[in-house]
Amino acid sequence: MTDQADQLKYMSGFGNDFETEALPGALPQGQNSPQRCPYGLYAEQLSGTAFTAPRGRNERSWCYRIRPSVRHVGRFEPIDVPHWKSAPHVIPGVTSLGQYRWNPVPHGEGETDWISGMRTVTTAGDVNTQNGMASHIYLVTQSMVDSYFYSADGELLVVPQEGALRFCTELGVLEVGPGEIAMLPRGLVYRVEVVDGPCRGFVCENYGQQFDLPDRGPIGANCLANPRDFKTPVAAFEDHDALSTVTLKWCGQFHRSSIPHSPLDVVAWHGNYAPYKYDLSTFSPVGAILFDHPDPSIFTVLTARSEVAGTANIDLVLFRERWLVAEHSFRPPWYHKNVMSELMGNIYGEYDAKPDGFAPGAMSLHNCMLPHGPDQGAFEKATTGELKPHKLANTMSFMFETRFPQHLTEWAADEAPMQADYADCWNGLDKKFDGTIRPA
Ligand SMILES: O=C(O)Cc1cc(O)ccc1O
Ligand SMILES: [Fe+2]
Repeated sequence: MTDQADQLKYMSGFGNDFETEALPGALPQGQNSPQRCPYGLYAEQLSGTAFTAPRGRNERSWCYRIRPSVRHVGRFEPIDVPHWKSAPHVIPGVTSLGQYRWNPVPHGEGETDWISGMRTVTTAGDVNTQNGMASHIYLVTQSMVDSYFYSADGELLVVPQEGALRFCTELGVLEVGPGEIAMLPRGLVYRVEVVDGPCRGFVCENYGQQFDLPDRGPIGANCLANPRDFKTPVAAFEDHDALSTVTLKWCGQFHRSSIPHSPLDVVAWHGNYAPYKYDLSTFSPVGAILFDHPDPSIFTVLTARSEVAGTANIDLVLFRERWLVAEHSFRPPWYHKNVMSELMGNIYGEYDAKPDGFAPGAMSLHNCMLPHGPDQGAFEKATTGELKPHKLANTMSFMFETRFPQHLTEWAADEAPMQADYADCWNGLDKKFDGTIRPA
């Protein structure tokens, strides 16, 4: 077993070809598949892309483990995980056409873990064609004990909002709390423990190509999310015999099997397909330094590309602390309709376009081509205030901006604390037009 103290160590860099070993000499050098591996380990490849994906996009890792993964799954039996939905999930009677906002979801009565505490809010695309996504809220009060999970359906981008979680994965251990994100690759087995509960946050389940760093274009080689701030755990393993369950999410269905040991038995690994975390406070925003309000794409932390250039399956966009300095400009987001669909969540503080009603833990959905923008209060303030340099302090919201429309689940429509009067926030934006007055 890896010592607790040795576990929480990270290697730096986005998409690097890492190598790490929890026991000296456990990682074969110079080849992937020696006739016999050190310590009697088994060699196994975990492929995150097709074998022949172009070199720059190819992701795989080689694991040296106590048992091969075929021994970490038994006979799978279907189970019901009622609140975790997958696309396509378009429900007659549930309309997704509208602007929606939800108050922070409270914890329920009973205990919930990573699997039972997942509440799907929206789904988009199709899990079977590996296109699209789902957004979820997690409400976790309980650690998984001798219980493990993996998803064949996509990577999970985790955005904690309250409480801290530990992800004990095949490739090492990550701890994340509010202000950080974690990425759990498709196919990676892990157990989720509560470090500081109760825990609540947002998840983007990406059915498509992996999240990647966006190109920076004319911004050049620095700023936005810098590769070195992404942290991947060092190898850590468990040699632990106990009756355990492995839950698998596969094409939207859940199955469970029992095994007599921990599957987290990778003693050494190398490769570029691995979990990582990122501290959002290291995101260096670039913005308008003279006039006007640029597109929110300048705040893209990660992008999950589609086959259409510039049209991401999902962008993760971050609205964090920054200075507003634009002269003679309407500084908040403009009013708009977007072919992409925008699911937002508030991690902490106040979002400038919605000073009221969008509390930390709240989320909103502005679906494909549905108009939205600053509420009336934000409009009045922005059009009458003095345009001095102004620091937007204590603010961190994010957006999962998706190519496909997002459909509400029954839970999001009927059970979650939806604000029935959300669209009223624009009510006061009355006609100001006076055909007799020309502006100066
Ligand atoms: O709708 C929103 O609040 C998100 C958003 C922010 C912004 O600065 C520009 C466009 C946009 O969709
Ligand atoms: Fe928007």
